Amino acid sequence: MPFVSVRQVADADFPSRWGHFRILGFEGLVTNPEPCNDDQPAPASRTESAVALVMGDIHAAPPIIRIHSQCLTGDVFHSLRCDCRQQLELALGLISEAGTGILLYEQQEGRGIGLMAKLRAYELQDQGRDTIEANLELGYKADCRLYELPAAILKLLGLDAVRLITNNPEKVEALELAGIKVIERISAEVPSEPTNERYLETKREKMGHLVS
Ligand SMILES: Nc1nc2c(ncn2[C@@H]2O[C@H](COP(=O)(O)OP(=O)(O)OP(=O)(O)O)[C@@H](O)[C@H]2O)c(=O)[nH]1
Ligand SMILES: [Zn+2]
Repeated sequence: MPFVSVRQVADADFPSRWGHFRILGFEGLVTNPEPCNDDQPAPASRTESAVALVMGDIHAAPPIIRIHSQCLTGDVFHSLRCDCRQQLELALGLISEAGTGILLYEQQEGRGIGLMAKLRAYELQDQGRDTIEANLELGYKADCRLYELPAAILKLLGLDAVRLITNNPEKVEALELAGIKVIERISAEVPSEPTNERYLETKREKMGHLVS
């Protein structure tokens, strides 16, 4: 089983379009990580970092949380191959409306396979594979993400119950397994685009995401 130890390395002021946050930096050491690719043995340990945007008093009641997995193409370049950017904006909007909450941004690009592998997966998708088939053809698991680091960060922040913005049942399960109660799942469903319909269909049909 992987084990994560985490430490906070920064806490700074963070004004944004969605209001005023603190920006917190965390570094985690993951020991015994599981291998993600058949051809590449996992190292004995690896470091992972994550950023938390924290708004308001997160201890008054179980806060709204989004665990957002890095997507350079969507989050930064507004790609319409996926729905990541829209989900990021939805989450920041909900936190802003509530006046409190946490956006945890974890650097598991491409569901943990890394940016270059994700781009190679895009090439295969252009030839007809879906997101899962493309990952498998490259030797990767369908989804390599583990949520030990976000769970450890939430605990370090003194939280044991949250309201989680997600459509992904694995995120809910991972937090519950780590001892954090998900008292409410808030839908992260966003309108589809013609260019991401197949991506969303694969999430719904093959990954069990809770979307209509
Ligand atoms: N391997 C791979 N990763 C992708 C692809 N498109 C987006 N991603 C990554 O998928 C991750 C987001 O995962 P999603 O499955 O869209 O959503 P989720 O985080 O599991 O679930 P929600 O909480 O409901 O958003 C990000 O790390 C993206 O970089 C792709 O075609 N292939
Ligand atoms: Zn994306």
